[in-house]
Amino acid sequence: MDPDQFNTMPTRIKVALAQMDIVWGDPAANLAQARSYAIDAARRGADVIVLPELWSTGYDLTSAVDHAEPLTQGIFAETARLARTQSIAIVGSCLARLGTGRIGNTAVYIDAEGRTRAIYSKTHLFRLMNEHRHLTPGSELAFFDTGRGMAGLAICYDLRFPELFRCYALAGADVVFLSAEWPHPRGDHWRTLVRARAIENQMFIVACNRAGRDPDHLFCGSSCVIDPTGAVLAEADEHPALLFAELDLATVSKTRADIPVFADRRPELYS
Ligand SMILES: NC(=O)CCC(=O)C(=O)O
Repeated sequence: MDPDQFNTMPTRIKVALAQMDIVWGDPAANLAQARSYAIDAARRGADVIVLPELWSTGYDLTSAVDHAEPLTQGIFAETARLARTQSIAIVGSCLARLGTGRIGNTAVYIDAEGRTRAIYSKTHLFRLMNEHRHLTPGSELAFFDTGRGMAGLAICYDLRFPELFRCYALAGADVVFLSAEWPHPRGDHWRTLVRARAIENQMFIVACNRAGRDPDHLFCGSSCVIDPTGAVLAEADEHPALLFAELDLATVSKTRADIPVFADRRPELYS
């Protein structure tokens, strides 16, 4: 693919990452936290705020049936209201009632007018945290126009599946927003894989993990923003934090022109 095809309207996006310490099984408390992070992020000029995976409940999956809500109601409607009132796009995953007994770990990207632009249910369920017992995997990817650049959505364990990120890159994504609850002792995997996905696909990865602990895990934080060359634009430690970075989307086409990975692919050999 011609690298110039990737980005016809280079622009900038200011992102905020809310590395929350999620309160186990308490959507009201977590919504209050998310609200205060979003108000702060909007006040400081962010265009979009990224929240962690399952930010409203944590991994309280034995109560998934009680927590899950339809995509137009409950926590999703509250998030849309927050986006609209603060004029900031919001992305992050919650438990979603997808119909006929199906519950998804579902990320939504809601724009600054409160409209849902993209929906992505985690496609690779993580057995080590029992997702396969309670959730239904998604069956489609989410590639969409943020209004500033093209984006894809991914969730946590998806990081271990380079094919997903390559699909987004081939579709023309400038950035992938990834929400996570990634625990110790695999912090090195997290940092390495986020950077690898950015370098190999020459795109931005905006990766928001959680802080704190739940009954079974201590989370490693280290939310970060990586640019298409692999440069770390922002990185948190393990503590709760609101992190900022500005993405200059022109870096995507420049990086792809400098090292023409996409022109040099040999897809006829890969299947
Ligand atoms: N919530 C998750 O998907 C965790 C993934 C994880 O910890 C991993 O090592 O992969």
